Amino acid sequence: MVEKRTPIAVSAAIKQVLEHAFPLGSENLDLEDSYGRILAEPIVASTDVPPFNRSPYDGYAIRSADSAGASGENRIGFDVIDHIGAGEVSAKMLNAHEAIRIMTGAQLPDGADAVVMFEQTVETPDAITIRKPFEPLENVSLQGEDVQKGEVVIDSGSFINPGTIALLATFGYSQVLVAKQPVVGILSTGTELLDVGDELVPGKIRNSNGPMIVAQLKRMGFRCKMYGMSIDRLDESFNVVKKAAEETDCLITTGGVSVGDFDFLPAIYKRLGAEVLFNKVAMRPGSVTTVAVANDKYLFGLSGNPSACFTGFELFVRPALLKMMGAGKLFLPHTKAVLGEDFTKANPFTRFIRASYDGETVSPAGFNKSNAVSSIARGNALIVLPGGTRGFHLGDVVDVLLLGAEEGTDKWQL
Ligand SMILES: Nc1nc2c(c(=O)[nH]1)N[C@H]1C(S)=C(S)[C@@H](COP(=O)(O)OP(=O)(O)OC[C@H]3O[C@@H](n4cnc5c(N)ncnc54)[C@H](O)[C@@H]3O)O[C@H]1N2
Ligand code: MOO
Ligand SMILES: [Mg+2]
Repeated sequence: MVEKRTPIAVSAAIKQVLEHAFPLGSENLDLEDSYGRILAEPIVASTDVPPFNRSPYDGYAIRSADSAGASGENRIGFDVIDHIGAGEVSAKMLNAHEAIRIMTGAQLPDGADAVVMFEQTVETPDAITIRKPFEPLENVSLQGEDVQKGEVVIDSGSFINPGTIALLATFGYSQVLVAKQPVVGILSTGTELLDVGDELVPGKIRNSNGPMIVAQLKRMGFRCKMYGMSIDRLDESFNVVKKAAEETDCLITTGGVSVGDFDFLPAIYKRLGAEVLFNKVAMRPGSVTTVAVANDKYLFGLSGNPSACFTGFELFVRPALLKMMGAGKLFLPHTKAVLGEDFTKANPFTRFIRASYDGETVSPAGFNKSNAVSSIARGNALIVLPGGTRGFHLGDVVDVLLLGAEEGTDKWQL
């Protein structure tokens, strides 16, 4: 008799997966290798930024008091006593009605408290005149105006983006403490599977899930260990899964998780003594997605159907791997958009539709069954329709999850 499985809600399934994330520890990396990693320490400003008062313009540093009363009818003159560019510090001190020719980024000379842009002056070889009064600190970029020494500028668990790199460089981090990345293994199960380079023969198909997951991991900045393909025979599959599970922090298998005669993953989990967190989720595609843990390792049993496999990765594997690294933003970015066409099918479970989103409108990306490959390629988002609904129409506002973003969001909002 076929096994009866009890579906759990998507949000409950995600919660359970995350509760079993095993922390991986941290490692030091050279700054130039740290893009895309997760910070394992908070970044505290070691200096003010900028570290000194400086000129934001090419012009003349003056004492603002000397400019009082300047106007078109009463131009005020300054002797130019020095000339500095960024990186140079003038040894001179400004006295009354003296100016120093100064370039953008140069430290303000002693005595100066304002900068006059070239465009605001009339220049003669050794002097200038101006036609308006300047306030104290006018046109001055102040020490610490961007960041103050001691401030926590980036939290531990943040994604290191190009801006983070700039900030780390600013504070002199030639090395940075980042979370270790999980070792992720991929095994595609199915007697029907051929390698990408193989000729098609009757009854067989090429393995598309394996290469797809490699790319999904790559998009997150991970490499993986490939365990290739295994045919649907219990002993053989068990041996590969056991070995792979020992060698990785997280093993992703595809196929073999449903109730078919050759779906051996349930039996393999049992033989491994793994704790199965769930084997049915109230979602489509991907209802058969199974997640188990054994010896502090994840075993993700993704569906063999390509769209279900893809969705299972994005919904469950992605946040789990991020959580293992202590990341703060675990979830796909969420937005709302206007449905670009009718979608009248009933949704007994929460439905995730591969879709293309243009910033305003979202439309299903073609053939949208669980076994579809084409709509994965054409989509850049997932439309999410709640379970127990039907009859969505062009113009309805729907939930959308965005795929491929560098960084996600910290709340699961659906
Ligand atoms: N009696 C029932 N049958 C099925 C149920 C059910 O509840 N009762 N669930 C269906 C649903 S929903 C899904 S999804 C699939 C899941 O099947 P499995 O995860 O066990 O995967 P397989 O049986 O191994 O394969 C399913 C399908 O996917 C193709 N496949 C597998 N691996 C790959 C790969 N690496 N690349 C490309 N395509 C792959 C495979 O050839 C099959 O067509 O079960 C339903 N059945
Ligand atoms: O798990 Mo299946 O993908 O729901 O269609
Ligand atoms: Mg099956």
